[in-house]
This record gives sequence, C-alpha cells and structure tokens, in this order.
Amino acid sequence: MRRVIVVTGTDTDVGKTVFAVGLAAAIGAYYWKPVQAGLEDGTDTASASKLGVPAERIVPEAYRLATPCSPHRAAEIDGVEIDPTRLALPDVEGTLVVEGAGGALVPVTREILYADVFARWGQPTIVVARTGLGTINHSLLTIEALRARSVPILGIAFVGPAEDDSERTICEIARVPRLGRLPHLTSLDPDSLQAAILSGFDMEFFR
Ligand SMILES: Nc1ncnc2c1ncn2[C@@H]1O[C@H](COP(=O)(O)OP(=O)(O)OP(=O)(O)O)[C@@H](O)[C@H]1O
Ligand SMILES: C[C@H](N)[C@H](N)CCCCCC(=O)O
Ligand SMILES: [Mg+2]
Repeated sequence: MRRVIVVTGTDTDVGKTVFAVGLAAAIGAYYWKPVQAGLEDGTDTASASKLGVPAERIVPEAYRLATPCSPHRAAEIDGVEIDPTRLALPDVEGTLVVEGAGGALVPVTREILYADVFARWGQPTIVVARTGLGTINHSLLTIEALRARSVPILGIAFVGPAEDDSERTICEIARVPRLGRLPHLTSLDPDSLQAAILSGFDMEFFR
C-alpha cells in the first residue's frame, strides 16, 4: 500500500532536500521532486542520489525547468505550460516522500500555489523550518497557510543548531508535533545524514 509524506518548508534553502532525502533513505521510501526549477547548480533529484536514495527509488521529475526561480516563472521562461494533472501522486509500492519547491505559498502556475496542490493531495505534510532568528514568524505563517487549506500537518522538522525556546514556542503556539532536528553537518554524506536523521528524529512519526 502506498503512503505519502509531503515535505514543504518555510522558505527556499531551508534544508527540505537534505531532510527529505535523509528521511527517504532512512525509511526505504521513494523520493519525488515534481517540479525542479534550476538545473545548472545541480538538482534535488541529483542530491537524492548522492545522499543515499537508490536510483530505483527516485521518481523522475514531472517538470525540469532551467531557471532557478519560482516554478511559475521558470516555466514561462522555458515556454512550458505546467499542467497540474501531471502533478498527481505517482503510484509506488511503499512510502513516497514528495518535496515542494521553496515555501508553501510559492506559485506552481499563476493560478495554483504549492499549498493548493498539497490540499488536493491531502497527505500528511511536514514543514521544514530553520532554527535561527526569524523562524517563529515564518513557521507560524506557514502553518496558518496550510491550515487555511485544510492540509494535514504531520509536524515540524527543524534544521540548524538547537534553539530550544524557538522550537518549543512554535510547536506550542501552532499546536503541532516537533518531529526532531537535523543539525548542520560539516560533512554531508549518506552515512552522516543517516546517523543524524536517526538520532535527531523520533522515527515513529514516519511509520
Ligand atoms: N543539515 C544540513 N547540513 C549541512 N548542509 C545542509 C543541511 N541542510 C541543508 N544544507 C545545505 O544547504 C543548502 C540548501 O539546502 P536544501 O537544498 O536542502 O534546501 P531546500 O529547502 O531543499 O531548497 P529548495 O527550495 O531549492 O528545494 C544546500 O547546499 C544543502 O546542502
Ligand atoms: C530556485 C530555488 N532553489 C527553488 N527551486 C525555487 C524557490 C522559489 C522561491 C520563490 C519565492 O518565494 O520568491
Ligand atoms: Mg530542495
């Protein structure tokens, strides 16, 4: 039976890929980045491969767009029209970890935001948030936007050095589970990522 875990975040570059890929590798799940915007500096799918998801568990992107910007604009620049029906969740045997692009309200097209796509999927969604200053506001705004669309929230995954009060404050005010925290790894490789995921998260959340 297929189970889906959606990974969004408070912003671009917060560590969604590193977390999502580490999680997928740890639980033997499939990884899917439906829309990749930006090809030159490496893709999230390539990172999945480098960081320990076996090639047969990587679902190819539905769209690969050249420009590293919001997908709606990257598609316009490439002369591509994003068809939301191509963003239907693929059928896999087991668990599928799906990663958005940027934050939850990033436009996929000029009509549809990622959060709207997440609402259509209706699957447990994880918010990846930095631990640093500014995260309380960004995290609470992201959770409000998801709740406004009735997206089921599995919890928050923090990335960065421990900030106990910020992490606790977000989870208490938003009433969401704290799934765990991934520290900044000085050497990012499959082994160190696995060790950090397994020690930083309660894996029961992902069963
Ligand atoms: N825990 C970590 N330890 C070390 N480096 C990290 C960690 N998390 C993220 N990084 C680095 O920070 C950068 C941004 O991370 P990442 O690509 O995961 O962001 P993202 O949220 O997936 O961005 P996008 O919106 O483009 O998908 C990358 O260079 C990544 O290698
Ligand atoms: C290019 C980047 N790495 C992501 N793929 C897309 C981020 C879109 C952010 C849009 C925005 O919020 O302004
Ligand atoms: Mg990413």
